[in-house]
Amino acid sequence: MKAGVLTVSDKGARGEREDLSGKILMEKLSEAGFEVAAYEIVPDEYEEIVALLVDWADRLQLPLILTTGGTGLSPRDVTPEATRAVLEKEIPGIAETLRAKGLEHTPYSMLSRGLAGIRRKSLIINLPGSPRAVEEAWEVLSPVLRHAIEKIQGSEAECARG
Ligand SMILES: Nc1ncnc2c1ncn2[C@@H]1O[C@H](COP(=O)(O)OP(=O)(O)OP(=O)(O)O)[C@@H](O)[C@H]1O
Ligand SMILES: Nc1nc2c(c(=O)[nH]1)N[C@H]1C(S)=C(S)[C@@H](COP(=O)(O)O)O[C@H]1N2
Repeated sequence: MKAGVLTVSDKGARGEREDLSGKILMEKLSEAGFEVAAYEIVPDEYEEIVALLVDWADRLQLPLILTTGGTGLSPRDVTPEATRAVLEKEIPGIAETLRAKGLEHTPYSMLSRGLAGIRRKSLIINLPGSPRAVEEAWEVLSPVLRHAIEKIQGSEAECARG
């Protein structure tokens, strides 16, 4: 199953900081059996984020796209706005659960405005930028990712809980 990792970071895009968060996501995805078929770092620019997400969902048809960064309150943080522009359906439960579980680690979790949802057959999920946040989010997401993706692809698979 293919996945894409999109890092949204001004410093990362300028080559001023190693993209640890993107690296962690790619490692976690590979360990979980995903093929990381696309990886990019873009600056916090609305149009660039929209273009990448549309390309990966519509042309590459990636079943899973994880973004990291640009979800907070800084003036240049626009990842949720760009993501909202491309989503056809939102999945509020994923975003809410990431924030709720994040609160177990830091109250700053409530400052992430990340979204999750579907465009065509792609599940798109915004994660915060810090490597720690990415690791914490992965723990929450990993048990449900495969089932969510199968449902989006049209599988009749039953929920494991029946
Ligand atoms: N892709 C990343 N790789 C490694 N560390 C990151 C990454 N993105 C964010 N961080 C860390 O998380 C902290 C908070 O992230 P934030 O999005 O505010 O970063 P920033 O440095 O202010 O902005 P930008 O990443 O857009 O240049 C940063 O100070 C940095 O230590
Ligand atoms: N689980 C978890 N969520 C987290 C964090 C974290 O360390 N762990 N960091 C928070 C912080 S400090 C910020 S500012 C927001 C937004 O981060 P972003 O702007 O890098 O996307 O995510 C929050 N969400």
